[in-house]
Amino acid sequence: MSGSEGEIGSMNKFKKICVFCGSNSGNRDVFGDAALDLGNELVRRKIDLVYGGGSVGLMGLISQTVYEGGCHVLGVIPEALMPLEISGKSVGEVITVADMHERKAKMAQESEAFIALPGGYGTMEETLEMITWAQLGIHKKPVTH
Ligand SMILES: C/C(=C\CNc1ncnc2c1ncn2[C@@H]1O[C@H](COP(=O)(O)O)[C@@H](O)[C@H]1O)CO
Repeated sequence: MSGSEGEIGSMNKFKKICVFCGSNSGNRDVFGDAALDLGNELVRRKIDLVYGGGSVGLMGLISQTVYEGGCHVLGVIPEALMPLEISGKSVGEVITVADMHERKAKMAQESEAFIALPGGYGTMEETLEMITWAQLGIHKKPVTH
């Protein structure tokens, strides 16, 4: 990936970070722990969260952590995915978009850097797209994990 520990270390310069992560919690506690740790770190540094808008899995964990810590949470979700990825109440501001492409474009536009947490194919796809957009010069924002 195009990120590094150095970029994480200088995370203070960012006000809004987009986090890509699983719509499931995975089968090991370490995945949930990573979402909680990053959520708490964003709160400690007063950094707002941009994410996929789901209330399930690691997406639900990190969004709740950041929201309850008092930072702004922006979720971006295609309307068709809402029944699948929102169960119960989601937190913060939720923007609905037409499709996956618009979702990624909006998440990219709204954030200053990208962090990938554990996840499945969706997380990999989103993260790789941000890396390839950086490679093509579409944005100049760091992508790390
Ligand atoms: C379906 C399309 C493109 C390719 N697929 C995806 N593109 C972007 N985001 C996706 C895709 N498939 C799933 N996602 C989302 O990733 C999040 C995490 O999913 P995971 O599999 O649990 O890691 C989740 O919000 C998915 O909606 C059409 O262009």
